[in-house]
Formats: sequence, C-alpha cells, structure tokens
Amino acid sequence: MKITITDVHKRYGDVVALDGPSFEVPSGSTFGVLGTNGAGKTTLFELLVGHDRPDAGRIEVGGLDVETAGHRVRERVGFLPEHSGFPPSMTGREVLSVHARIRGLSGRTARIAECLDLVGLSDAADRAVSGYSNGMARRLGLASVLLSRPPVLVLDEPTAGLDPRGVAAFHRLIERIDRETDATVVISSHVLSEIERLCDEVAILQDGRLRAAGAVDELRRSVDDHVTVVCQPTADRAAVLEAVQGHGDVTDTGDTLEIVCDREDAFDLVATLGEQQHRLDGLEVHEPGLEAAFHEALAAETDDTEVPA
Ligand SMILES: Nc1ncnc2c1ncn2[C@@H]1O[C@H](COP(=O)(O)OP(=O)(O)OP(=O)(O)O)[C@@H](O)[C@H]1O
Repeated sequence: MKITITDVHKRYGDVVALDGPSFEVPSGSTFGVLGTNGAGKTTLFELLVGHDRPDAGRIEVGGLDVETAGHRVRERVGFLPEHSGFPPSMTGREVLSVHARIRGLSGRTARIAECLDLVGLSDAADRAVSGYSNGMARRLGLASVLLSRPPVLVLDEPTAGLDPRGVAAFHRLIERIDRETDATVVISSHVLSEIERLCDEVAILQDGRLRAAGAVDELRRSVDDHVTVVCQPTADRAAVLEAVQGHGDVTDTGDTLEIVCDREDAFDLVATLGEQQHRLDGLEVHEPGLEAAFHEALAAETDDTEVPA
C-alpha cells in the first residue's frame, strides 16, 4: 500500500517540526526515515498514523487522506511508537488478548498464538510482562501491531535501547515480515547500517526538511561510485601485487591487498586475477556505505545556510 507525503508542514509554537517534505513510500517496500535528533521523524509518524494533524500539506495511505479518512487509515496502519508500555502484571498473551478485543478481531486465540510465535515469544507468553527484557517488550509491541495484519507498519526507532542480540533478533523479524507479507514497512532509526540492511529506499530529514530521498543503492552511488576489492594472495604475492597495479589505489595491509577502483575497473581487475590464475584465499567486494550519502545530504544544508564572507 503506497504512502504519499506532500508538502507537509507542522509547527509546535515557534518550533518548525516539519517544513514541507514530499516523498513517496512505494507499496510493499521497507522504507527508512533517517535524520538527526529533532529532524521531525516522530512528528511525521504521528501525522502519518493520524495522532495529530498537519498545519498544511497532505498525507495519503493507499489513496486515503489521513485527515479526512482518519478512521479507515488507522485500520490500515500498525504503529509501534518509540516508547510503549504494558501493564506490568499482565502476561504477554493477556496484553495481546486485550489488543485483539479492542480491534474486534475474530479467531483471536489462534492469531495471538501465531503472532507470539512470529516474534519468538511463545515460550514467554504466560510470564508477566514485568519480567520481560527491553527486547522482549519491543517484540511484544510488534506482535500487538501485527495482530490485525495491517498492510502498513510504522516503526519508530524499533531497536533503540536493545542490546546487539536483541537488535539482531529484531532485524531477522523485520526481514521475515518483508519476505512473508506484502506489508509496507516504514522504519525510523539513527543506525545507518540498520537502515542499509533492512530498507530498499530512504528519506533523509534535517530540521523538518527533506534532504534526500530514493533507493539506497542510488543514493550511495550518487556520492561515491567506487568499490573496494579486497583479495588475499596465498602465494606469489609479488605477482598478484603487480597484476593489481594500475587498477586503482592499492593498499597492501600485509595480509590483504585492498584496491579502491571504479565499478567498471573492478570487472577488469577480477578478470585479470582470474586469467592469471592467482591463488587467492579470499576475494571480497565492498561497496561504499550509506553513511557518505547521509553526511553529504546534511552537508548540503550547511552549505545553503552559510553566510558569504
Ligand atoms: N509536542 C511537541 N511540542 C513541542 N515541540 C515538539 C513536540 N514534538 C516535537 N517537537 C519538536 O519538533 C522537532 C522535531 O521533533 P521530532 O520528535 O519529530 O524529531 P525526531 O526526528 O523524531 O527526533 P529524535 O531522533 O530525537 O527522536 C524538535 O525540535 C522537537 O523538539
């Protein structure tokens, strides 16, 4: 289900939280919203799920205007806020039961069991929530969002505060949802590697304005179209070194040879290594990260606002 955000404005008193971002979230995609602290991510999500109204502009979910068709939009969107709490004495299963009743779901018992299984909480389902770790509580939150099979999931910093294992478990869960459902998933995060791993497309916000949007691959390439070929010669190191010279900037780390080159040159380089039948322990290709694109998008803002001398 496609989401369209058009020239959305929102102020809180003197604070401009959103200053006209426009972009589209393609149906069925996993979409990342990135930005520095205070960039407007949560504000955008609050408007998207109909918890608040924009001062101007329009947000549509599957062709429905959030302002005029709020109730129908809320049925389509599952929202996991940045902070969600549950009554501590209730068990995970009881929490989901309450949520399922509020939503008037049929076949509740089976659906609750399914969602508990999906988020890996079946074994802990009948324990009080007060004994849940942060990661378990976040997964319970996600289970409650998934109960009604919403076609759109909006997850505000879903992995904030989780330890590395909790983060990894949450990532696997999002990937599974991506594989097994048609849901459109919108995630905000400060962790660029997380967005890179999970998302097809991103929007980068700063001070309420859209700084860049598009496919992760395209944004990366727009900043840096080099790749790094890393190879590990087993024997005949000097010959391998000679073969890679001229194909880019070569760094000999002692263990590996790292060659930074244009994408096109990388084909020649790999072909050369193959033709000369060098024995290699490893050959990897590293692409530039999203981080460079993120910083470039933010730097554009700094340049705009610089006062000429
Ligand atoms: N209810 C509110 N009242 C007053 N100001 C607010 C309110 N909500 C947000 N703001 C302000 O609007 C701006 C955008 O805040 P928002 O929480 O949307 O940013 P964010 O990108 O989610 O930030 P973070 O990454 O720190 O969570 C900030 O300057 C914030 O202080």
